[in-house]
Amino acid sequence: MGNAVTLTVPDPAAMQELGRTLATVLRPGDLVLLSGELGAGKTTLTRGLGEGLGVRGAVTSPTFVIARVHPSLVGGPALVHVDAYRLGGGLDQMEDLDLDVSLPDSVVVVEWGEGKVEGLSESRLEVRIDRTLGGEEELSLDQDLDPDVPDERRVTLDGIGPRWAAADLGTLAAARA
Ligand SMILES: Nc1ncnc2c1ncn2[C@@H]1O[C@H](COP(=O)(O)OP(=O)(O)OP(=O)(O)O)[C@@H](O)[C@H]1O
Ligand SMILES: [Mg+2]
Repeated sequence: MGNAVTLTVPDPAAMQELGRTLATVLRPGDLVLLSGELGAGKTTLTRGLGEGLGVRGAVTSPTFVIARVHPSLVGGPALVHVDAYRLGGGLDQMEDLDLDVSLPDSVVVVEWGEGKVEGLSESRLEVRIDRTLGGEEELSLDQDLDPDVPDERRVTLDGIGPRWAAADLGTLAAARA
């Protein structure tokens, strides 16, 4: 804590762009935990991360698999994209996934991983995505019915542990502007 920064993300393109920017600070062995309700934009952000890291394959919602490995096309870390939504047990099951990749050599991004995968690493970047509703009544019918109608998100980045102690996430957020 003490390291958290919050930014406003107006639309899906900006969310993807934030992912590309975040990718510039990620290193092999990093763990990124994404939280936020269904349709918050976790996968959209991860898509940008994948682009920024220069990995193979489009990042999509891993509906039928718990984890997908995207190898690097540029000699960097692979992206391991995990959807822990149906992962009941947590860490043990994660190890049971028997991914054909070395986690310390990869960037591991986990959706719905809170309380499940923190033990994978002593440090983690927590990314919390919230829909910003001024009040229930401000949610238009369009937005309510169509998830693709852009509406603002608030994204909080919080680096936990020694890896992020000296990281300046504020600068990162500013670089985006
Ligand atoms: N400001 C915004 N940022 C991100 N996504 C937005 C924004 N406004 C609207 N959207 C829409 O919200 C949806 C986000 O879907 P996405 O799959 O990224 O969410 P998710 O958090 O991964 O959901 P799930 O929990 O189901 O995996 C997309 O349809 C996207 O177009
Ligand atoms: Mg998702």
